[in-house]
Amino acid sequence: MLKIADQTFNSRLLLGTGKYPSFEIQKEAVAVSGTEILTFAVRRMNIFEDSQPNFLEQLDLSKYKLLPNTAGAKTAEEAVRIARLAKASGLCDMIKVEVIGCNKSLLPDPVETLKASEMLLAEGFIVLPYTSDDVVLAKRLEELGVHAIMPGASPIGSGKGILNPMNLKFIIEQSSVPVIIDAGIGSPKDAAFAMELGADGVLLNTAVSGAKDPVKMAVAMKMAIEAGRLGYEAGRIDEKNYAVASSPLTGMVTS
Ligand SMILES: CC(=O)[C@@H](O)[C@H](O)COP(=O)(O)O
Repeated sequence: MLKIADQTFNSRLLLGTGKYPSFEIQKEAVAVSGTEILTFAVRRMNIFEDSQPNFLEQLDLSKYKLLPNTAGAKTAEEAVRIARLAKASGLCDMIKVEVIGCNKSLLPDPVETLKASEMLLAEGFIVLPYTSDDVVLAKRLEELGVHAIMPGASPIGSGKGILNPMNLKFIIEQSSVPVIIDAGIGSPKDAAFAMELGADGVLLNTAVSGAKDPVKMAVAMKMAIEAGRLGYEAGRIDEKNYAVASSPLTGMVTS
């Protein structure tokens, strides 16, 4: 079970809700993925525009925990304003802090992320910050009291997979709160690898919404995350730099 704050989930897959070819495909992909947590940008809620379609209306919200994110924020203050808006809508108590510091790489601003997390914790939010794979920043966030750390595998939407497994492993090993690998996952192999490293979960969007067949990819991601977790729990063999015969060498017929 994945436990975030006082809430438990059977699925370790957190799914983003952007850029699906249609609401119908999104609905089906979400259903087959087995996810219980959906993330979305608060700015897409169309709270003030009744005439615009609201993707949330397309889903049976009783089945999912909503994890709004502060995408679009460039400062801690903006992130806090967006989070308050999400809370006021009555949809959630959790917030994914996303404060982008670079338009080209879409990497998070570490200083503003730390500041926003501190402010949101003080307001009673369940805070899940999206961070880079910086080991020290992850520690500082944990010390603040955040409820999960969400380091990126690689830049959002890049599909590059896990660029720095060593850093992610350090973050996972030092962390006493859940670590959810977020962003940059390109294929089921990346998701399985994240779980094999010991991550508590994976958050992904583009790999499913941008796949040729998003519904099939959603199933593949579900299976990959389950397989990766099982592999982690089973404990993989140590790698060796030489061959070791897999059959016993004693009692052979030939001399
Ligand atoms: C909005 C959000 O939370 C996602 O964009 C997330 O960061 C996933 O990134 P990928 O699209 O690379 O999976």
